[in-house]
Amino acid sequence: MTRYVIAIDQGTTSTRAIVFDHAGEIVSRGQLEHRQILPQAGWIEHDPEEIWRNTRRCIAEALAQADITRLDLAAVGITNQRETTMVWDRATGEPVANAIVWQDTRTQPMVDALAADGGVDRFREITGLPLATYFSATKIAWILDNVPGVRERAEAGELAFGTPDTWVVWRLTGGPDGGLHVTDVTNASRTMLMDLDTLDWSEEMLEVFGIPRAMLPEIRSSSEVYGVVGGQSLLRDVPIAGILGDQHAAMFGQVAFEPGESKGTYGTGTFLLVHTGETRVRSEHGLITTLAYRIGDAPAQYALEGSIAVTGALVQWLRDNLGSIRSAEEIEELAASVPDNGGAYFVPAFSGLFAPYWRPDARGAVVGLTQYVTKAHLARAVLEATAFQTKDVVVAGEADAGVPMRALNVDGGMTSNALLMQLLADVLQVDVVRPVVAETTALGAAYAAGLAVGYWDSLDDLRDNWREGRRWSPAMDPAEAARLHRNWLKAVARTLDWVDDDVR
Ligand SMILES: Nc1ncnc2c1ncn2[C@@H]1O[C@H](COP(=O)(O)OP(=O)(O)O)[C@@H](O)[C@H]1O
Ligand SMILES: O=P(O)(O)OC[C@H](O)CO
Repeated sequence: MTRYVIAIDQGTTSTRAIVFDHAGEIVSRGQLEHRQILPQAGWIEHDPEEIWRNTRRCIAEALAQADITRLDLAAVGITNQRETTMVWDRATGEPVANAIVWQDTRTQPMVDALAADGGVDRFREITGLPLATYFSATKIAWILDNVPGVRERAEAGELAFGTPDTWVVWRLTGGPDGGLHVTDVTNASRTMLMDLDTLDWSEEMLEVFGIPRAMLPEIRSSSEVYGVVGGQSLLRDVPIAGILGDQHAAMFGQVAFEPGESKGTYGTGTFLLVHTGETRVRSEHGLITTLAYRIGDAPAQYALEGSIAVTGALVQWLRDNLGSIRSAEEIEELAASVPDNGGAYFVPAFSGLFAPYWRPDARGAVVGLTQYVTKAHLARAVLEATAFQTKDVVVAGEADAGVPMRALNVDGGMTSNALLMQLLADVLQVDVVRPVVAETTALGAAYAAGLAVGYWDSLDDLRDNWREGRRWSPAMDPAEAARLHRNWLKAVARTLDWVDDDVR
């Protein structure tokens, strides 16, 4: 009797393997951080081999903790940091370069050159995305242009491209010995190479970026049996049956299956998604059109997304670069030691600003400093930055939808910070609701995999598993919330137009 489903969540800061039971509850987990490689300002890399090693160790840890084997598992689901770009040799399995991470801005000159000829929205109709360094296309092109000999090998079909889902699945299914080279529609929708209507690679986009089709994976649905784990893996013969980009997986785990349902995931960055059903809605206010999920042959479901690059990463920065706190958790106590931000606002435009601004020329700024401001005020400003950035995206989404948001379902590492959740409810002036299982990303991947093998019967089955854990209601006077947000917008304005020919 197979009693569980395992999900692998390959995230920006860490990799997790989590075993879930039929009620959607966590049975056991393994988790390991990997190195953030920062060769120069604006460059962020990961080592694909380290990620694969960590994946195997997390699987071993999760199985050992639960005292189970592969025979207890009905399926494995994969979810991942999106857009992060890896290219490897199909014959040897060796990466030709480190992974270029989604936050990396080295391809800005390429983006500028393309935008000069038609603007940043010139490919929105096909891909749903603005031209930005964020997506995979320019990262692949950079590797093809800058790593010696790689373009010829890619054209000859010797190299494979993948986001981390593709890399992990290829490795799990045998790597050089017949590994499956696949991705799902949600991950493919973040490459800037997929046509949102046909759900296939767009010839036009491949030509624009000069990318050989031979290196691309096959695009499949988010929930189907792709194959089984091979080789010597501890998961040998377990079907791989779900793949979703992490933000789409979080939406699936929050059981946001109906148009209008939404979620916000608070990790390294923050990503709000609202389900738009079978309709692909074009945002007029800076949101991205993306896939929500596709289950087998059923019609694809779409979503609008507000992507914020830096939220939890700013807490890490305070810890690692300034040393103001020793752990991410410590920020709560420090920020709670003062009643307000003391007039300071922190705009973490470390890699420009993503939604709804899409301003690569912005750089981070702390404004409103006086002699009165302490590190506690700054800690509070760091947390408030997450709330204000969310507000900006919510304002854009409300303008697109024409209706106000009623509540926000949240998940992710930052949601363990109760002060932040209260600030969020105050700034947004709506209830903020966290489910019992806050590991919604892994849960969503487990759900997609379990559905495909009949471990769960239907979406209704999954809905029944969702349980409210904690709710925060607005406690701040709406006029005060509006005043703080107005000041935030002034702070944002001061970060723009920073990068120019003198400042890179
Ligand atoms: N108590 C906390 N308060 C504020 N931020 C936190 C807290 N705990 C974790 N974080 C932040 O959350 C992020 C980790 O969340 P997680 O969901 O694991 O991220 P990811 O999936 O992006 O790797 C880190 O950036 C960390 O700084
Ligand atoms: O790994 P996370 O949770 O930071 O998510 C990263 C996003 O998928 C980037 O688009």
